[in-house]
Amino acid sequence: SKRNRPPGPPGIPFLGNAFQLSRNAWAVFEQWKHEYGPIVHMSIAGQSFLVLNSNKVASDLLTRRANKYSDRHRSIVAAETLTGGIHIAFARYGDGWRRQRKSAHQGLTKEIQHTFSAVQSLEAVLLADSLLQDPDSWDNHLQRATASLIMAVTYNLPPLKSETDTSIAHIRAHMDRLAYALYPGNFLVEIFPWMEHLPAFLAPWKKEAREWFRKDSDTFMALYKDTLDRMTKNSNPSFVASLEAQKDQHGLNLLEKAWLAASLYGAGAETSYSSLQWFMVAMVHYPEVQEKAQRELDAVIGASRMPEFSDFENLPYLRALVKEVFRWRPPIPLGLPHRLTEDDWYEGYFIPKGTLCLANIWAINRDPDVYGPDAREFNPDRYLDEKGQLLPAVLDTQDESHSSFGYGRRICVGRHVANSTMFIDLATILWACRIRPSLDESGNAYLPNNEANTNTGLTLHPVPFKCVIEPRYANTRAIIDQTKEFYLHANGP
Ligand code: HEM
Repeated sequence: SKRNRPPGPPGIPFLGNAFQLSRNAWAVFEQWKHEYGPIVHMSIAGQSFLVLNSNKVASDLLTRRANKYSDRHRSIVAAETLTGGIHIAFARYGDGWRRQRKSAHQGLTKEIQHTFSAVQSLEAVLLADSLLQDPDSWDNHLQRATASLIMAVTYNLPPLKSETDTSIAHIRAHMDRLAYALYPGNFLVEIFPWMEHLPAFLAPWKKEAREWFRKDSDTFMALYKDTLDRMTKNSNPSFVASLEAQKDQHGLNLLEKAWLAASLYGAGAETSYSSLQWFMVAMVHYPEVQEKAQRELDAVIGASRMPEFSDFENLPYLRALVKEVFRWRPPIPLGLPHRLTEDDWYEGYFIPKGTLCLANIWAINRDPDVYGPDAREFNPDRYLDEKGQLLPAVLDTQDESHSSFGYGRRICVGRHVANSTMFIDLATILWACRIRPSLDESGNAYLPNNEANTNTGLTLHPVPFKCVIEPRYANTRAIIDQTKEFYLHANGP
């Protein structure tokens, strides 16, 4: 009965309006926590939604009852047509998704992740190099580096020349189409599914989306086959190589494997780019954090070499800094919706089958009950004990201490790659560069608004801003050159 539903605001008639309530829906939902509590129900155009505003309710439902809360919503244009139902992130909970997930999991485990360390180190050095050579374009360098890393990890491709490299133009255009199709309200058929049965001349999107699926499938299969060809000539690691090495490959056919590989770009490039951008925002706003991290790097590494993965254990402050970047500004503030597949009861509330559950990662990550009164501030020390060592994780989100990678069976499968890439990128940037706010005409430091964002529809990015980036040591450039040569050689042909 409606009486047993969790509390929430009155229904909102049109889906299109819903997420435009405010561009920052997650912040509005966070306010609702004070009004309605940690679990909020709303109905939009007849669709039930639950907003989960605390880690406890998100973990109780999405993780502990994952057998019922792991489906995705039906998206006719994006998930069923544009991506043919085989994009892992949007696929319905069932056998197809399960086989892709097992393969992705096996191809991106912590252990396999170590095989990517040479390419991650190379990209980190190239990034620091470009930041120092052309500091004004720092944002483009971050975007190039994150895109390049994902292409290298997935397909063992050489570093991209720029963030607009023609080799990724197609996959980026695919992402734009997907983001457009997923944006609530852009396709009426998502609100009125009967429109799916309209004849083609009244529903031109059908022909267009099917055509794009065919073209994208051709491109992704060509990328996959090209990697297979190169695998006959070298034994460099890649996600494709690890998929091929899996016994029976969980029954995935070539089309499914090609889409699985291509989906890593969509899931991993913009999210990692967003995190690096917010790191830059934090560095100009919190100079004391930057200095503390650099003191640790100086003590452990010194000026004569660049950071390496083998320094990981000795850099607890840096590791805490990585966690804090992910916590402070989650790239996907509302996660991806989890759909409930059967009726459920929770703490006396009835939750009907088909409800879409949104973990409000934004609110969960800044919950003062978990992170204390300074939860909104950027403070890596919150993860460290009095001896400066990392404390056990504060949330039951697989050791992360934040919820930015989501929950349950759908938790981000690329999180080990994301964590280790951030570790080596931040260590390398902070070792090589001093990052300062730029000065205005009167000589005052210009600090970007650290709440303002441009939301691309899928990921959260800061508004563009200027800053000053300088080398930290007299011999920084020379050491970067040496290290670059070393990793270019280590990554082979
Ligand atoms: C920068 C960091 C990243 C963040 C914050 C992030 C966050 C997320 C979130 C919130 C989800 C949805 C989880 C849920 O439904 O509860 C997700 C799913 C996913 N992520 Fe990530 N991600 C990141 C990087 C990556 C990387 C580097 C890869 C690939 C190498 C990746 C691959 C995926 C895939 C394939 C899924 C879909 C999983 C599924 O639906 O089963 N992510 N990610």
